[in-house]
Amino acid sequence: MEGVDHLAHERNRSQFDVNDMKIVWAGSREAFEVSDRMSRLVANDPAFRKDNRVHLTRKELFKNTLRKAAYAWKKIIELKLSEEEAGRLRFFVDEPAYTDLHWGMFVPFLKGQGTEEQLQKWLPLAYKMQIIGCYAQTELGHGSNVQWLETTATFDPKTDEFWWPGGLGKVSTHAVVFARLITNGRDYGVHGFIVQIRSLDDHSVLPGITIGDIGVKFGNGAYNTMDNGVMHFDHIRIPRNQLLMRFSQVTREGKYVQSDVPRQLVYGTMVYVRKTIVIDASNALSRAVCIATRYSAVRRQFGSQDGVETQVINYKTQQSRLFPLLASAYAFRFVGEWLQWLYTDVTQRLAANDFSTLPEAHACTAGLKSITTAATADGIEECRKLCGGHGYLCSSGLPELFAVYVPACTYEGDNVVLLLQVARFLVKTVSQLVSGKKPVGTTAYMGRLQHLMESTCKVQKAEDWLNPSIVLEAFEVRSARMSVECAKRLSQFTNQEEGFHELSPSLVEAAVAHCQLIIVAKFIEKLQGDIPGNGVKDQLQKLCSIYALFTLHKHLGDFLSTSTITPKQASLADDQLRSLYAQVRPNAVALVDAFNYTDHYLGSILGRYDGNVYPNLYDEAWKDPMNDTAVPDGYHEYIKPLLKQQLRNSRL
Ligand SMILES: CC/C=C\C/C=C\C/C=C\C/C=C\C/C=C\CCCC(=O)SCCNC(=O)CCNC(=O)[C@H](O)C(C)(C)COP(=O)(O)OP(=O)(O)OC[C@H]1O[C@@H](n2cnc3c(N)ncnc32)[C@H](O)[C@@H]1OP(=O)(O)O
Ligand SMILES: Cc1cc2nc3c(=O)[nH]c(=O)nc-3n(C[C@H](O)[C@H](O)[C@H](O)COP(=O)(O)OP(=O)(O)OC[C@H]3O[C@@H](n4cnc5c(N)ncnc54)[C@H](O)[C@@H]3O)c2cc1C
Repeated sequence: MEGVDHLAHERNRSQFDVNDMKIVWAGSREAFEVSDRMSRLVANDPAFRKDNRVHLTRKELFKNTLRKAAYAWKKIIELKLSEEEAGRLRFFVDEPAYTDLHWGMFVPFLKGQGTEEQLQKWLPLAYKMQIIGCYAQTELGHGSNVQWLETTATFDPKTDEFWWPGGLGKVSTHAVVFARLITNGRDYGVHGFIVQIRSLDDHSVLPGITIGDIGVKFGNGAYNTMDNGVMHFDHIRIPRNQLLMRFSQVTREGKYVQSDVPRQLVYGTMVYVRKTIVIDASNALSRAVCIATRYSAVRRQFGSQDGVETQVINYKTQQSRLFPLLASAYAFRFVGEWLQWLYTDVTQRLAANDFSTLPEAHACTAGLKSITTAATADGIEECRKLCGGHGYLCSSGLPELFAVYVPACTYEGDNVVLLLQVARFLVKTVSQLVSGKKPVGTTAYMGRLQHLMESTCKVQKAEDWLNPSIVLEAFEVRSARMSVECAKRLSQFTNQEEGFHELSPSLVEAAVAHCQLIIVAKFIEKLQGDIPGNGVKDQLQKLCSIYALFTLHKHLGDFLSTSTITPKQASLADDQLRSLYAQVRPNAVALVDAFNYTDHYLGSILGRYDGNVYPNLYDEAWKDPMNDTAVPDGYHEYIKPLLKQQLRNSRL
C-alpha cells in the first residue's frame, strides 16, 4: 500500500551517499563486505528462520537454538569461514546461545590466562568444538564482589553453588571456574581453573557435580534460548595443571609462585567482554532506531492537508525523542571502535610488561559499558513507544530486542558497581594531581585543571554550539568540576571508605559525566580524521552535535550547577538542537539504511526495508496459532455456560 512509496521518497531526498556511510558504519570496506555477505547468507537460509520463536515453549525454543547452533557450525566448516566471518555469521543468527560464552568468554579466557603448554592442550579442542566451555564466576551469593567468592580450590575443597553461567545448564562440557586458591593453608585469592563437568561420551554430569538450568528468565523467548545454569560441587578433584598458570603457578610441592604482574590480570576476560559489549550496544540501539525511524516515516496521524495526514516523523516531539537515539547509535559505534584500539594497545603493552595503562583500560571499559548499555536499554523502550501500539506487538521486533538486551545492564558487572570503579579512578586521578602526577589518556584534561576551574563558556549565539572545541571544553569543565567537588567533599571524611560510601550517588554522577565526555571527545576525534564519501562527514557532524547537545540538555542540572554554562547558553543549545533535528530529518531514513540490516536480522514488520507495513501486519496476525480456529478452545467449558446463564437470568 502507501508505505512503499513513502520510503522510496525518503531515500530519494537524502543528501549523502548511503553506500559510503555503510563503509563508515562497518569500520572498513572489508568489514562491510564480510558483514554484508554473512547477513545475506543467514537471511536466505530457511534453517535460520526466527519469526516463529515467540510461539515455542521453552524446551522447543532451546532445542531449536541447539539445532541452529549446530547448523551454523556445519556451515562454518563447510564454507571454511574465517574467524571473523564465523563471528559475523553467529551475530546475524541473532539468538543468544551457549556458543556466545564458548567463543566470547571461555576461549578468550584460555588465551589470556593459559601457559603455552595449557594452550596447546586446550585450545585445539575448543577451536574444533570438541569441548564446549562456559564461564563460571558468579555464585548464588556473590556476583559483583568477586574477591569474596566462596568457592575454594584446595586439596580438601568445601562445596558451593555457581549461579548464572550461560551455556552451563545443559550444554557445556567444561567450565572456567573461579575459586579462591588455597595452598599450604594460605588463601591467595581468586583464580581461574578449567573443570570438566560433563562426560565427553554421553554428556552425563560427572560424579560429585550437580548441574541444572536456573529457570525461565525475563520475556517470552528472548534470552531463554540460553541455558544459564546452576552448578554445585561436592569435593571435586582436578589436576594441579588445570589452574590457568600464565600469571601465577602452584608447584608440585604446593608452593605458590606469583609472576611480577598485577593480580587484576585475572579479571582480563571481563575487560575484553566489556569492550565488546560497547560495540554491541551500538548494534542493539541502531536496530531499534532503524525500526522506529522507518515506521515513523510510514505512519501518519492528524494534520490532514489535501486529505493526507502528517508522517509522525515530522512531529518535532517525535524528532526530539528519535534523533538523539540515532545520534547515540553512531556515537557508541565510534567510541566502541576507539575502545577496541585502546584494548589492543593495552594488550600489547601488557605483553611487554608495561602495566601503566591497565587502570585506564579498566575504567574506560567499565564506564563505557555501563553508560552505553543503560542508554541502549532505555533507547529500545523509547523506540517501542515511538511506534505507538504496534510497537508493543512482538512482530515489531522491539519487545524481544528489549528483553534480550536489558540484562546487559547487569551482566559483566552491574552498571552502578562499574561506575563506582570509574569514580575511584577519577578521585585517585584528582588526588594525584597534588603530588604533581601528570594525567594521561582520557584523563589528560585534568592536567589543565586550573584553566577548567576558571574558564567561562564562550557561546554567544546558537551556532557557537557547533564549534567542537567549545562543546568539548564544556564537557571537560563539567566533568572536572564534578570530580573535584567529589574529591573535596571526600577529603572532609576521616574515613575515606565511609566517605566514598556516603557520597556514592554523586560519585556515580561524576563518573557518568566523565564517560559522556569520552564519547563526545571520540566522536569529535573521529570527525577530525579523513572520512570519504559524498556528504557523509557533514551528516556525521550533525549527529555529533546532536549527541553532545542532547546530552547537555538531559544533564542540564550538572552544567548549570557547576556554572559551566549559563541558562541563556542552555537555551541557545536548545535552539541549535532544534535546527539540527530539522537538518537531519530528510536524511533520517538513509541514515538508518546505512546500518545495512536485512529484514531477517531486524525481525520487524514495522522496520521492513520496503515500508510495506500494514498488509504484512495484518497477514501476520492471521498466522498466530490463536487464529487457527474461529471458536477458541475453552468455549464449551467457560464461555458457553456463561452466556447461557445470562440468557436464563434475563428470562427471569
Ligand atoms: C547474546 C549476547 C549479546 C551480547 C553480548 C555481546 C558481546 C559479548 C561477547 C561475548 C560474551 C558473550 C555473551 C555475553 C552475555 C553474557 C555474559 C555475561 C557473563 C558474566 O556476567 S561473567 C561475570 C561477570 N562478573 C562481573 O563482572 C563482576 C563484577 N565485579 C568486578 O569486576 C570486580 O570485582 C570489581 C570491578 C567490582 C572490583 O571489585 P573490588 O573493589 O573488590 O576490586 P579489587 O579489590 O578486586 O581490585 C581493586 C583494584 O583493582 C582494580 N580493578 C578491578 N577490576 C579490574 C580489572 N578488570 N582490570 C584492571 N583493574 C581492575 C580496581 O580499579 C582497583 O584498583 P585500585 O588502583 O586499587 O583502586
Ligand atoms: C543474562 C545474564 C547472564 C549472565 N551470565 C553469566 C555468566 O555466563 N557467567 C557468570 O559468572 N555470571 C553470569 N551472570 C551473572 C552476572 O555477572 C551478575 O549477575 C552481575 O555481575 C551482577 O552481580 P549480582 O547479581 O551479584 O548483583 P548484586 O551485586 O547483588 O547487585 C544487586 C544490587 O546491588 C547494588 N550493589 C551491589 N554492590 C554495590 C556496591 N558496592 N555499591 C553500590 N551498589 C551496589 C547493585 O547496583 C544492584 O542494584 C549473568 C547474569 C545475567 C543477568
